[in-house]
Amino acid sequence: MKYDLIVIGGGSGGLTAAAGAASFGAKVALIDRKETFGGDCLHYGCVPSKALIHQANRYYTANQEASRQGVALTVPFERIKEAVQTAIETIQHHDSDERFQTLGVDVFHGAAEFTGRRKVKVNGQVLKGKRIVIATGSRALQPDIEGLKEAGFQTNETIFTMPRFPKRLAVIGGGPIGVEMGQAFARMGSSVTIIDRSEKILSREDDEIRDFMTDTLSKELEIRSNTEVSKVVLNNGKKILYVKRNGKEEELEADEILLAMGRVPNTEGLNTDKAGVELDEKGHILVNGYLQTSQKHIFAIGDVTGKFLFTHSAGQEGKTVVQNAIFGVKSAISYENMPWNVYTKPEVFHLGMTEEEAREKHETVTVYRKKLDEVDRFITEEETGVIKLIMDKKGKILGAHAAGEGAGDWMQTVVYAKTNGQKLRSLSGMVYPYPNKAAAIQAAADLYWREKLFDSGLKKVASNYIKWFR
Ligand SMILES: Cc1cc2nc3c(=O)[nH]c(=O)nc-3n(C[C@H](O)[C@H](O)[C@H](O)COP(=O)(O)OP(=O)(O)OC[C@H]3O[C@@H](n4cnc5c(N)ncnc54)[C@H](O)[C@@H]3O)c2cc1C
Ligand SMILES: NC(=O)c1ccc[n+]([C@@H]2O[C@H](COP(=O)([O-])OP(=O)(O)OC[C@H]3O[C@@H](n4cnc5c(N)ncnc54)[C@H](O)[C@@H]3O)[C@@H](O)[C@H]2O)c1
Repeated sequence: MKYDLIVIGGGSGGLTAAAGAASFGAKVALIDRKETFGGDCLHYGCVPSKALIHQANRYYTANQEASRQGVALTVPFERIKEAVQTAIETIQHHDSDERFQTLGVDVFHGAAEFTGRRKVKVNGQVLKGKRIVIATGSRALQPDIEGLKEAGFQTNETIFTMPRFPKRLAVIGGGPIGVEMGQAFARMGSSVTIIDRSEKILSREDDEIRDFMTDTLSKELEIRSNTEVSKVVLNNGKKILYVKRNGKEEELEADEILLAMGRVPNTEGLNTDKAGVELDEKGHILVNGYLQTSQKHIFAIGDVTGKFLFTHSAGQEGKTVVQNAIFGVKSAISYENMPWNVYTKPEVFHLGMTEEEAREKHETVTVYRKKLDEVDRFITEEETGVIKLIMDKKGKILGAHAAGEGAGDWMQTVVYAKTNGQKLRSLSGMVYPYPNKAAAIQAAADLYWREKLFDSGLKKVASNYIKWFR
């Protein structure tokens, strides 16, 4: 069979590319080695994790109220897991084979491998593609730690269906997966320890945001930074982790271990060498700004490139590839306005440069920050947090960061402003319905305005005018 486009991998990136190309009339083949489409995000990532976080927060609130009344609750782990699966099944309809077949896409379920520059084999059948997209995603890094395999561990592929609720959970890795899952299990009643070899968790976040989150999370779970696991021993069903912290050996007992130490790209078995596609030393597919691999007709998107490991970036890359592969235009991807959220309580929002990155790249950087417990709605809801807006000397937004309840939603306004080249004053100048949470943006942006006013001659003119008017 001959295709205009063969898409390998039916996750966030591949589905966007396949649906987009088919909607423009291209003949598309979509291949996934799993029985259902949706990839990690739907089955083992965003969807189950956000559903679990929601259930954990519901239980946490109910449990806090119950303990105030002197009642002890037991976590309904089976019910929580069912709710997680229901969320997956509900969203699965959107990613069903039927939906793609209706769009005119030929659907294949089986592991794909290259047999030539334009040839892909699946289930013994060889498909020919004018253009090919590799969107095979990533999986959890499983390190070579002595005794770990024998002791057993969970990854994002097993934790949402794990049979027993762990009273004590050791999470190795304090990135987004580690903190989101760590806090969710802590809120369901597990005693959670996050172990990270780095000095600080959430290493991609702005320092102030990270410090705020570290303090906040430390109230609910234990964080051991500068710590590495050297050995795991299984003892009477318990997992003993031998950890090294600042050169000192310590022991940590847990019922379960979650690996959240980063990802490895799914390039094994693809036979990329037969297509002449180059990989980096970690197995990521190398791409240029147009998302072309070392073979101009083969593109790669999503986690497999190791760039921005998010569903929305895989989707954005999928859209870019449709333009480049189907219309033959040369549209370059830009990550300058790519935001992300970490869905802890409170949430973390990240856009553009951190303060440290901005100071490295720009001579003059101004930062406007506001503590959220100085913003009315956060006061009424007894919440804390911080917002930071970072700009260059001309008022261009370089970065925006927040840690606060719902920040992932109410900070979206800043994404709009930055994407459209709006300056900070545009965020100050619009009306915010009182007392919404987004007013935190105005409160921070107003600082810029006030500074401008005080620095300018306007204040002197105004006070002379007022004196004269009196
Ligand atoms: C626990 C967790 C929580 C997350 N939460 C969020 C979040 O809240 N927001 C967010 O934006 N991102 C989140 N992510 C990241 C997000 O899931 C990924 O960035 C996204 O799924 C990447 O999409 P992708 O298309 O590159 O890969 P995937 O969605 O993983 O799809 C790859 C597909 O390729 C298939 N495949 C692999 N090899 C082959 C082969 N040889 N032949 C055929 N098919 C193959 C796989 O079966 C899979 O279906 C989370 C990830 C995890 C693990
Ligand atoms: N809300 C979201 O958008 C969301 C949620 C979850 C995951 N994700 C995506 O998934 C990706 C993977 O997440 P992740 O948390 O697994 O990876 P990560 O790379 O973000 O974090 C891994 C952490 O593990 C630590 N680590 C690595 N090796 C270690 C070792 N040997 N011992 C102790 N600690 C070690 C690192 O220092 C780091 O802090 C993220 O980059 C993110 O893009 C996104």
